[in-house]
Amino acid sequence: MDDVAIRRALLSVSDKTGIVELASRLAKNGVELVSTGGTARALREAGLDVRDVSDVTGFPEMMDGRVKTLHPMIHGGLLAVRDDPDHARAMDTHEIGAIDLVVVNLYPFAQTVASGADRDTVIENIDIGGPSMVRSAAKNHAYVTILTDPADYAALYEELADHDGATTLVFRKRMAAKAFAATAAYDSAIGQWFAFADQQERFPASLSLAMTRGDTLRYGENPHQHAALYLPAGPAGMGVPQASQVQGKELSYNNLNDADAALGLVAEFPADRPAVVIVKHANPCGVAVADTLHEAWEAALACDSVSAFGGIVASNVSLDGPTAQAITRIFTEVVIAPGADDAARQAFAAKPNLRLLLVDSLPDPARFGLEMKSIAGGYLLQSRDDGVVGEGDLTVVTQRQPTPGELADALFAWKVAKHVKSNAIVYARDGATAGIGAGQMNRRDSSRIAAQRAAEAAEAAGWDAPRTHGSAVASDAFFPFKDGLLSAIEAGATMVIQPGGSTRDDEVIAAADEAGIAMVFTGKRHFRH
Ligand SMILES: NC(=O)c1ncn([C@@H]2O[C@H](COP(=O)(O)O)[C@@H](O)[C@H]2O)c1NC=O
Repeated sequence: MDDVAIRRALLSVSDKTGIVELASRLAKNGVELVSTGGTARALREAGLDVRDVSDVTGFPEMMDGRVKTLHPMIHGGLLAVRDDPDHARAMDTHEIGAIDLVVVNLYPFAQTVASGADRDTVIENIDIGGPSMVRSAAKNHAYVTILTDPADYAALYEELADHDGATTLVFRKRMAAKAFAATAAYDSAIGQWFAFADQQERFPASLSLAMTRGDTLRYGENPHQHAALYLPAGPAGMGVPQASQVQGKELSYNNLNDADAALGLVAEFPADRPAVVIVKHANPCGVAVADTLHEAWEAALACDSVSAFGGIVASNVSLDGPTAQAITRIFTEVVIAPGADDAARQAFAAKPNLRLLLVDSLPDPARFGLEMKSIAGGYLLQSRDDGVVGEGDLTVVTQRQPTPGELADALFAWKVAKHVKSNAIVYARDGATAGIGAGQMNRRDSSRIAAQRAAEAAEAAGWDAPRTHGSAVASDAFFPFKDGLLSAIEAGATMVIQPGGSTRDDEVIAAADEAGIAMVFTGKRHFRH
């Protein structure tokens, strides 16, 4: 018989949601209530009869609440193996009463950190007595029921109703598993805060991540893969998981990944000029800035309207009606932006499957953060690629100086190249990408593919020449040979931006000089895998 009747309960909660109802129901079932200071006060105010923990322990709660329940009268009552004669004798000798149910939720450590509280306040919000009780009760789930989440109170009511005021071992096991996961996440958040925020360690000797499950996704990258979204237990910042979904189908694993890529790139463009990014398979296939958002959309789409089909669209400003109308003319999976006016919402509503996501703000491209990737047998961690290159960081290495227009296009192309999988080649002209070559195993192929796409776009649009003519071209890493540069020159580029640093830089610079183009080195590369 695995059922244990609930006769005595200890309630000690920071989040007092639902605690009065829970205690009232228990009291009605004849359960004795024991409670700590603030919780006991709340229950008494609701007219319930409660025994103070200090009455059970014979010690006052002391040291600003640091010591309340840390006592053998409590932990003996939680940990005793009731069928063990020695344990039973110890309980008799010391007059320790069994505790059948523990309801605890912990000091709000993560919320305190997120609020920007000072160090002393953060430290004071490390709960010690609570996790100790949670662990004691969860370890002894053969006899004790532990609840750590107000969302489980309803399940307890059902359990007690179905089992005549008792809980089953199955229920206690389930709640114990949840309890240990809760204390592990809690301690992990504390460990992370000590390592990263307090000690400013880049890579602590040991690292455990506290995450809570968000959505369980239909499948992963492919239908035979399982997937779920997890969120950091502590402060998360702004990103796709924090966006609100206004309409559309459930987000898939690939939608989330692609929307993250689109949002990360569009956030590189200051909101004083509208920008649009179209992403396919985590690579941009069209990016533009313009005087109006609608113009930016048209220019981004013109880069590669074939690839844009089924794409993810991000903008750096609130969506308006004309832009939304234009976006809905092609099949679009997701649109993400920092807002949408009524006309835009109305336009999107005509495409009910289209997922419209709104963020409160764009992520800061220069924010600190770690990226993690799993490899067989381990994990790779690195700081985010927060490198931002401005005009002052550039060295002109050719005889010819770039014109202001070329320079602006080069810096634009460089921003885009940072978000294109390597080897990345990006042609840009007049604030819009003209051709993008992504993810090739050599730079020359990326260059050729980008030029070929630009030629196809020109043909589709009926232009006289591809927009690579007179463009600036960005290469995410140096040209190891001059062939990559030559194919860019052949495509019509008049300006090159690249990190430099190849042993053959001299050859590459000579080829640029020979063609009469301008070239700048950034001194920084942007591999992306
Ligand atoms: N010190 C202790 O012995 C102790 N025992 C329980 N707590 C916590 O005190 C909180 C409830 O306090 P109150 O009932 O006073 O509002 C709970 O979050 C519980 O986890 C404690 N606080 C911190 O460690």
